[in-house]
Amino acid sequence: MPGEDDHIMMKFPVLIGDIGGTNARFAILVDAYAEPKEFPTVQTASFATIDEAIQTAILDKTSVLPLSAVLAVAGPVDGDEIALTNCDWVVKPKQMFETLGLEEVVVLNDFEAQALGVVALGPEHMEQIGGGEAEDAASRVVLGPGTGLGVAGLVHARHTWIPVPGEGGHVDMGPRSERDFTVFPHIEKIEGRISAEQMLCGRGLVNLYRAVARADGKQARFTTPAEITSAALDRSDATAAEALDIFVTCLGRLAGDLALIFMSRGGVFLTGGIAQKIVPALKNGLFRAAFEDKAPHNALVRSMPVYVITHPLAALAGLAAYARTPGRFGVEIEDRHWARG
Ligand SMILES: Nc1ncnc2c1ncn2[C@@H]1O[C@H](COP(=O)(O)OP(=O)(O)OP(=O)(O)O)[C@@H](O)[C@H]1O
Repeated sequence: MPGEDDHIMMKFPVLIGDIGGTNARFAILVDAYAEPKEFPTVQTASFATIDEAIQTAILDKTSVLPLSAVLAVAGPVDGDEIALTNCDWVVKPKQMFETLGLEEVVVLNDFEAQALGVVALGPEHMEQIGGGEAEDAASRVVLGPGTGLGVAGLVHARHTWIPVPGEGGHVDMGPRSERDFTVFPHIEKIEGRISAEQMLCGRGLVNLYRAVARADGKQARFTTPAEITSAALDRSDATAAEALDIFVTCLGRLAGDLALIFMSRGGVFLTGGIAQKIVPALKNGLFRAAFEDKAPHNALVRSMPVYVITHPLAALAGLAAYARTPGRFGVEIEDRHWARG
């Protein structure tokens, strides 16, 4: 079998963890067949270190002692100390052998885990936005607005699914419509440019809302993404409603770009904390119109389906699938796998 030597079998019980900028979600797989034992979501800001969070919120709450861990983190996995992008935690696998009694640790990228989740979850955990039909073994793309904006491709080759993590959330975003040209100058930039993540994440939605208010000379009353989506969805505030309309339009444009780049005839999957909270807005037509507006390839993009992942723990489902049968996935773990010597 190609690549058979590249993957390991994890020692059960396996602790799996999806560590985002705001939320960390954990579960324990007692063996390869049992349902994961889940634990309440942990706020990263509530614990100084990840070891402390795992000890207090997981290990102190169960008699099961995990022997290995597969952790997905928001940030590049590089070296023995992995700093997270949007929070203060640093993952130190070697230290975890001592502090948590683990014997092996694998660290993946959080969007790689979301991509694995897309393979692991069935249609009952997805809601389609617009038309199109998925081809079974064709490439897929995953994008998720949450604390940040994550992007990953998913390629099917040599009988395995290969996640392709990247930094696609940091591509440039430009104005397109007449209204964009009046709103975009008010969007807060990062070193002079508007990256997609300046608009398409929790902080980005607030940024966008403030920009719409400023463009119209209005007061911005809301300060959190949840306030803005709530006022937008019940149409109680016109500025919030327009901000969310621009949000879904720009998300559609980016999703269409990524669909072209990956030729994702297997579908585009929206994940992350925000997409499942704004499904009615994603269905109002603007997202799909922007997604399909890709001349000269409108017909091609029109044939590609888009799904919102509605499972609240999609990345964990992906990690569970990986921990159970690593050989199903082409995940290269060299330099990302630590075993107690
Ligand atoms: N109802 C809502 N509407 C819009 N945004 C929301 C809502 N509730 C929470 N958010 C925002 O969602 C973001 C958290 O998303 P998510 O749950 O995916 O976190 P995360 O996994 O820590 O993120 P990431 O993986 O991107 O680091 C925060 O920016 C939060 O403000």
